[in-house]
Amino acid sequence: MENHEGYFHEASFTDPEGNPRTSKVPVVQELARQGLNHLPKRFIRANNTQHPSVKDVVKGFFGLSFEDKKRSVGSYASIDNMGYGRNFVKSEDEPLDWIDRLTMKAAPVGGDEGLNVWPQNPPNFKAVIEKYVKQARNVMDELLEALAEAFSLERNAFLKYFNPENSEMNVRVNYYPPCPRPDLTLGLTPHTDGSVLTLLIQFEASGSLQILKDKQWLTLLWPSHTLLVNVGDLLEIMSNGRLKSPWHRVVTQMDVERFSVALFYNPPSRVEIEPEPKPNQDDDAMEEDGFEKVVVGDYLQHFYRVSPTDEKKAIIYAKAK
Ligand SMILES: O=C(O)CCC(=O)C(=O)O
Ligand SMILES: [Fe+2]
Repeated sequence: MENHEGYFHEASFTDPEGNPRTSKVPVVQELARQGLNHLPKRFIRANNTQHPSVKDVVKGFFGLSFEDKKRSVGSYASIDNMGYGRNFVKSEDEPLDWIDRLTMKAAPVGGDEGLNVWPQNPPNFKAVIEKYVKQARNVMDELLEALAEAFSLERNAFLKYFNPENSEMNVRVNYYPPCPRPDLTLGLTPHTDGSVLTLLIQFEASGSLQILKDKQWLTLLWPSHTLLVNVGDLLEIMSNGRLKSPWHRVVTQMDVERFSVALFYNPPSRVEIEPEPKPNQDDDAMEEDGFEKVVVGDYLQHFYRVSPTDEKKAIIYAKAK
């Protein structure tokens, strides 16, 4: 097995004496501004040479025969689309997303009991992904603290809902094959992530992920082999709207194949999150109305039940009435 320790060893936002590093500021500011940002390479050594094996196992899985991949099909009775297969199907007369995908629960341990969706091949798939997940979790924990501080909240205002045993981490590996008619279909239907934070890496190509800004789709300048952090609905709720989960989608490209790995980080599903009090009236990042308490699992059930939606709507469930 390769040594993975290198991925994240620069991801700390504090120096060895525990003092904050000024360089976390652009990341946090950008997240606050548009809900999405890539972590600069100086934070995360996630370039090609240092984590070849996540890429290798992901490409190895999608390179299997259809029959082999189908062995990882989970139960569609599970609400959160675990296993190998489709994205949300909108309606019969709309094109399906141009994507091949596999979703697994990496945490809590045993959380996917009975689903058997982890692939047997490549043989080191699970071990490699689990190690990556463990390190990614440290990055997200630090980011949650840095974000809370950036909004002058208690340092643990967001992190307090997580715990090492029961927090949830869903892993989704995506393959977007080259598409002969990118004008006719999307790689991934527009959506917000239901998570608190999502951490993404991509392989082989960039330039496909877009966010909606001022009613226009903008292609995210996200260099391959850096990490991308996305704010999910649950963080919008717990921050009481200080942070916004962006509406995003993936477009297809001709003659280009692309792979990505998304980690969705959530508190245990029984935890109730309570939005932080609203800041002063003059904070223009705040909307008129705020959010109400919500149980994580209830929100996610609602999210999957109503998705896909044609605009950002699922979160209305947690809006103050
Ligand atoms: O593949 C990507 O770049 C984005 C994937 C994504 O948005 C998701 O899986 O929720
Ligand atoms: Fe997403």
